[in-house]
Amino acid sequence: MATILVADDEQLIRWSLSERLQADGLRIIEAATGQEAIDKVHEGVDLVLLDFKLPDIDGVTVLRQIKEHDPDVVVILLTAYATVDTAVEAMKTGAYHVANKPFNVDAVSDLVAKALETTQLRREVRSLRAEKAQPYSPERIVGDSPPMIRVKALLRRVATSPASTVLLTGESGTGKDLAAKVLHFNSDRSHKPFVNITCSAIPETLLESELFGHERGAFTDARQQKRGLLESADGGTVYLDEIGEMVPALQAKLLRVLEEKAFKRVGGQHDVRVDVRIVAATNRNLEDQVKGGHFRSDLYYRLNVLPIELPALRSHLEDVPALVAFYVDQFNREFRKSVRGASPTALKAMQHYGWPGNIRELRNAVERAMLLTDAPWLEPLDFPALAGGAPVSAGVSLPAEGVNLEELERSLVVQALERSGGNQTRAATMLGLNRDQIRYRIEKFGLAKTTT
Ligand SMILES: Nc1ncnc2c1ncn2[C@@H]1O[C@H](COP(=O)(O)OP(=O)(O)OP(=O)(O)O)[C@@H](O)[C@H]1O
Repeated sequence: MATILVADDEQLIRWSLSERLQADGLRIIEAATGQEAIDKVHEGVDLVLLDFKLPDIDGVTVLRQIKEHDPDVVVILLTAYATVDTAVEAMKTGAYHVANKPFNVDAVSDLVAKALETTQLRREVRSLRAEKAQPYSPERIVGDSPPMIRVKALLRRVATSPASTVLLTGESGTGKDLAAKVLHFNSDRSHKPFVNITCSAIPETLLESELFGHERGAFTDARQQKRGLLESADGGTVYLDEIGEMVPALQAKLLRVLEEKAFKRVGGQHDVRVDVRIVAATNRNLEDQVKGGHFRSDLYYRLNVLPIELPALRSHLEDVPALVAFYVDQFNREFRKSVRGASPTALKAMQHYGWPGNIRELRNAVERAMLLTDAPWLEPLDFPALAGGAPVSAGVSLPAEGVNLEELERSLVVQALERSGGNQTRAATMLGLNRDQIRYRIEKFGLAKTTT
């Protein structure tokens, strides 16, 4: 719902405009002086109906200050005294229109509707243009916390280094897919195909022929020879998501692609040669998979030349406000809304939540909140997960029968170590500890032998 500021010292005018525009489904706030108008604009408005002769500050000065604060705010000046000169000056300063007093409220209502539509379209065109020009620039990755700055710098560097294989690690929803696209579209392979395949989503027999293709007659249904994804991506990038799910026979074939840039189609005798960059991703601990005998160690070492870890959102909660702003902007465009953002209380609550689904969960939460709200700001109540979900701290209530704190602590440390595959740094992050603190506990509980 768009917010309109009616700034006029005559109460009757404010009242008649407010009544009419409210009936049009708009949210109205009022100001009786120039200073009040400037202050209210800071609360966030989309359009201002501004009386040219306010008692304290002249209209053009108010207009200038409003535009300095937010150039996107539409200002329609209402004046009984406009000379050609003042009208020209107002338009130069960025007024959308100068309307004469007395006015007809229906005409003002039409003018407001048209102005809001124009600005909405202008905003859309601007962001679509920006998106089209640079759909996957590293800047598309939101976040300026130290770990995200590191990730972006690495991606930038790796994108332009020729053909090196990359392993993206990180929990689900941390942005591995996005990072893979950034790598591809910022490399000199960007004009060639980007092929994305989720290894766990396809049955293993099909995965082999999807990836490597097959010869005619290779199996019952193979009536034609078929090129695989690796061949169709020649010159480009192949993104293999959930690589940990790939069966050993395919792992061997993939290793050969990495080492010799060659493979055989299913049922084929001859080598096919390809030039592709492999970007693999996993949300499992591949090292554990290797230890457990589920993943080839030679392939692991080959993939792990350039590992990039996408951090869990709970370890860079300082990026939450920027991420929320990014998604509010995106969904404003998609849903044609004018939500200003999340209120300070909502942002605070969001920065105290653990986000087990990471940035994907945050994106979905903002999307849902924006679909349901009619208010200018998103409030904590618009995010049900914040109330009962997975808080970073507190929220665990003491059972009636009490607990053994030592045992509970030990169990949490063991669980964190299990979940991190024995990686102490990651386990420490999950518990809000630093490395020394977790080492102390590992020794205290005699867990040293089972971890790395
Ligand atoms: N830093 C970021 N800035 C903006 N959007 C992000 C960022 N990281 C992730 N996203 C968005 O979050 C969503 C989930 O990201 P993505 O699909 O890349 O995660 P993933 O790690 O590949 O997850 P999975 O392991 O489940 O495949 C996407 O909509 C993506 O655009």
